Amino acid sequence: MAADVTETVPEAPWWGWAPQRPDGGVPEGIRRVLRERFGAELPAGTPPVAAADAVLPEPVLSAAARAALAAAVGAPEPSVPEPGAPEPGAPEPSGLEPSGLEPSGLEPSGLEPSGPGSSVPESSKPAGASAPPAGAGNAPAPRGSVSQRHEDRLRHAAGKHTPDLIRQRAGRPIGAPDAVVRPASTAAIPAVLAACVQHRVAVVPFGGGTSVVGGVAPLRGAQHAVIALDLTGLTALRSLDETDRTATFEAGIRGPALEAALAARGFTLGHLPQSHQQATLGGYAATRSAGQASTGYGAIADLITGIRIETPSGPLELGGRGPASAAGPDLRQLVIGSEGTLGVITEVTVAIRPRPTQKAYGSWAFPSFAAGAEAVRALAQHGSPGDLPEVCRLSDEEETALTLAQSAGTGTALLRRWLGVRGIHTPALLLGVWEGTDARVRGRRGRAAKILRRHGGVPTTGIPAAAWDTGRFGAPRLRDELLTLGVFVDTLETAAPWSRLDATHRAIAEAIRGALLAEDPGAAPHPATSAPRATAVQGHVSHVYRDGASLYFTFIAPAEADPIAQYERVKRAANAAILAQGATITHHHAVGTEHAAMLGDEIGPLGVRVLRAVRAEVDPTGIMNPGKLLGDGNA
Ligand SMILES: Cc1cc2nc3c(=O)[nH]c(=O)nc-3n(C[C@H](O)[C@H](O)[C@H](O)COP(=O)(O)OP(=O)(O)OC[C@H]3O[C@@H](n4cnc5c(N)ncnc54)[C@H](O)[C@@H]3O)c2cc1C
Repeated sequence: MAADVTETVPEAPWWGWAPQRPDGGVPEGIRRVLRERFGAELPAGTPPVAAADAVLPEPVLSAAARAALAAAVGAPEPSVPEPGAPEPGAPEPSGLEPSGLEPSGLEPSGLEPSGPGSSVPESSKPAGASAPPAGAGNAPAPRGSVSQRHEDRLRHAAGKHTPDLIRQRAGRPIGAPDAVVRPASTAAIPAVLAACVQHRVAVVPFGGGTSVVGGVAPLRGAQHAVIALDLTGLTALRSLDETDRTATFEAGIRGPALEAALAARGFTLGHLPQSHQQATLGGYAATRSAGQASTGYGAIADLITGIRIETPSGPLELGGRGPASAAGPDLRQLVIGSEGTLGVITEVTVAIRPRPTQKAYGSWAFPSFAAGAEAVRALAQHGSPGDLPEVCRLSDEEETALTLAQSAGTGTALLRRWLGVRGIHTPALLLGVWEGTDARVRGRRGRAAKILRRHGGVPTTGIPAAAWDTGRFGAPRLRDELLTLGVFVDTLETAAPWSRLDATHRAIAEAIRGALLAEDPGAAPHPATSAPRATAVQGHVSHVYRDGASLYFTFIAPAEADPIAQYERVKRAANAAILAQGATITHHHAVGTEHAAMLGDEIGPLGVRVLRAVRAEVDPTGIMNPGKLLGDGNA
């Protein structure tokens, strides 16, 4: 059965994606593959430390700033216990020194903690390091609050990138916001920003916190303090117009609640990133996100018809006057992808479609990734409208091998034999999901099948695509469990034109593999795939365009003693390959701190200056999400 896109899930734990399962949660098929690859039983893992043992820097927020923020959100002041916070009447901090969040420790290139409270062992906790106050409890603070509770700050200390999780699980995040502010309504946001300008407090807009590029890192830049502005209380469906097929939501609504609100009226947005169960609409917009079905529905930039952003200089309300406009450049596109650096997105209007009631699945095997990519290109360029499936996913040889290896069933054995007879020994598998409201979806699949077969595709039934649809949101939880087992796993992504897609795919996979093996250069190749045994570097295409496609890589290896260094080694090598190939630094994960140093390579020095000039206009004092996108904090 297909995954239910309206299914709500528990809020992510501060150290991962989902609460741990008592059984460990790693299916036997995956354990077997890991054993085969890494040649040994997996070691017993390290579970996350208790929240109380996580060491955070002392919060720094003047009493005056706290009072102004409390007034802005209508909270009694102080709204929750505030361990270690400055006493009311304490002088305004005069510089950067008092905070535990020294910018030097928070640079993208050197993310190791450097401030007080950064070390793990209990014995080395600094005097006065914040700990949960007795009786404070773990329930999130209510809307309309300013919280300095230990667990609240811990929950807002990082996103969900593997290095974030490794640090969080060890109880040593790179920093923490000085307070978590939860507005009760969008109307409170201008006052929050005004208070932050007045008291020189940096603002990190915080949606689902699923950033994998450091987008919610609690950086202060040149401000005195930093708050996480938690927007997940702002969830209203403001309007739905069935004639125009648009809906306006507050920006903090998460994916499942948004789909449930639309489903109640017979519609869908169809924007389903793998992070859908935790991420918010505002986060999608701020990161220029793309969903798993973006080939059919379009990415979020294609789906947004109107957007409202509160900037420190005032509101901008963009779009919505007509289906298109020639009134100058489209400023919506400046806000989409602005990553919180221009202001807080408060409302988003999106194009909606009738909820699909019919699905058709199909899978085809190709002799190689390159052959499969050629077939998908033909479908995109020569097919009729609708031939391309909503979900179009082409796995490379390695990803296909690892997927098939997880199933020891007779079905898989038969499939291998069926493909072997047809000369396909290292298959690359293409999965397609066609969605719609009537039987035409099967006609679309039929037309696509003809094109794919003409390009060498061997049909392998709809079962693999249907199985993917069932488990499509499972991987983030699995990552938690693998980290606990001592397995390092992370992902990265890019996009390239068709003419360079295969070469880019090979160059990046080789770069990742080489970096992973740098500590183990003698590792023997895997007999089935010729990939080195001690790693798994798998890739796929999941977003298809007329002129090219995305490339997404997952890399897996036994965790080294210093997994952050392991990650940085791989990321450096992959980035160099991406730049050498002339591919984009990010297709949908965004820039954050992680890719900020590469932005100039992509848009040029003048492009960077243009973005800075825009930011200087809407945020002259530099409070909005310092260090992200442009990477320079406050220039
Ligand atoms: C397991 C996993 C799978 C993922 N899969 C995908 C995928 O398939 N496709 C994809 O595109 N991405 C994916 N991502 C990345 C991430 O989920 C997206 O970037 C998502 O859009 C972030 O939404 P969020 O609400 O969690 O934003 P957050 O992580 O809270 O914030 C992301 C950035 O946006 C800013 N921001 C958030 N809300 C606002 C707002 N209202 N106004 C202004 N700025 C704001 C933040 O300051 C930050 O810079 C994945 C992440 C994980 C961990």
